[in-house]
Amino acid sequence: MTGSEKTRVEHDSMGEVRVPAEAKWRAQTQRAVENFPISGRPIDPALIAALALIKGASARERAERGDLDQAKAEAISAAAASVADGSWNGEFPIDVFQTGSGTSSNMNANEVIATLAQDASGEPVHPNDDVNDPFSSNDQFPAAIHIAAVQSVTRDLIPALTHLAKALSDKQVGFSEVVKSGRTHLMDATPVTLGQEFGGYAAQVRFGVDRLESVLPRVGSLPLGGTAVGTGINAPAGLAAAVIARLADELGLPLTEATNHFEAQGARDSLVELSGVLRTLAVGLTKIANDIRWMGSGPRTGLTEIFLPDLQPGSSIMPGKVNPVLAEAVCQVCAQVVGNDAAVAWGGAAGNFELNVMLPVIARNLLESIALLSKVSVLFADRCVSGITADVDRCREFAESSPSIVTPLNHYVGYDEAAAIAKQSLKERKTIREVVIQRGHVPDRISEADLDRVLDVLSMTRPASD
Ligand SMILES: O=C(O)C[C@H](O)C(=O)O
Repeated sequence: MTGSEKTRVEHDSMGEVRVPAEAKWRAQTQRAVENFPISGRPIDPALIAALALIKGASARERAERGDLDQAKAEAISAAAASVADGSWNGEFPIDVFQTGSGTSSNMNANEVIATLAQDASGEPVHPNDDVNDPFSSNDQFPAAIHIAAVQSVTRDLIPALTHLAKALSDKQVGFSEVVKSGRTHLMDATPVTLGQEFGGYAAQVRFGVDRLESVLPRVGSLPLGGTAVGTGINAPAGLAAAVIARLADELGLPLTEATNHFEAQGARDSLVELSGVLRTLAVGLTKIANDIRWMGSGPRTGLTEIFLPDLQPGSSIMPGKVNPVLAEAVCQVCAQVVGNDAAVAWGGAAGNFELNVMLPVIARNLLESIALLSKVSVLFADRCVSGITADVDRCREFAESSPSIVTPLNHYVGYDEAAAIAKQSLKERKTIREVVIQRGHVPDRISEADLDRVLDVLSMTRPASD
């Protein structure tokens, strides 16, 4: 706060605190703002929303059970809804790097919701007694991370990846007859079709969706109800399950109560698992983006098997140069996701006894990875993959000039003689066909018709249909 800023006095269990006069937050938020001016970056809005959703559903459920005054519950529920819709994100100033349980941000939510409810109802609303009770940061904050993660995976990431897989599959179909040289170890190998390559990429992305779907039930299993240490102290039986059922119903998400609350608070293994799936996706997308930019390299000295859409001038100094910028953006997102995963794994290992105390940093990295992968997958599909065209003639030329097309002749002349044919064709710049005839294998070892049949590069991509 600047010296000239208008303030008001708030209290907590440690005493008086001056907070900005207009702030909706109260004493504990202000202490945290002053204690943790570290990154300048607040917690993710999706996490703020999830915290508010828990508090709104809890107020409604407690009112129904007669544990909270109906009018107060309505005011808290309305306040929580307006926080959840993002209207008050500016009232959440606490840095990500704060108390490891997220207590500061949990109290921030309690305080802002209490103030909004109090302003609306004209009745006092207490952040702990009315908004937080009977839960703890230790069950609400991790539950909020899980809800935000399930929500962003189902609403954003899975549709984005499905869209990318479809764009890749469309190319699989469109390029099904485009024969080219395969490459292994970066060296010429037997032919493949460009469609087969894109089909492989589409399958990688679809497996990523399968992996996400298989981890979702564990991520949707919430620690809410464990309260302070997993025993559920202070919480009436069945309250957490009812609150979770409301959330699942209202949000249309697969949310359940944890079957073991000690695991659910002492460990964050399912978030580590989800982050591992994101890392797997990042590794896969890097391979795809790299293959695509290699195939598009050129225009004169590269592979130039495909053309990527021209998106923007590539160079500030080299006129006319156009670069594979979107593939580069994909690779950079993937580098960030792999880095974030390392932080999540390190954070996940920090479960001491009854609580993991690296919750805010786990949330920050996990939610960022989900958001980045969601956005870049759609951009990659729409601005790069869907506009790719092939240089069909050049692809075929590469396929026909690869010395590895000698491979089907193993059956007719043996491996050693086939190797000699391949080497001679390279040395003398002749086709494999020419060398086979020159070395006298036609018609003794193979008829001319069979030679033409086995050296057909497109049929080499479909050996099973021979
Ligand atoms: O904030 C809470 O509810 C509990 C806190 O994280 C603690 O365990 O000390």
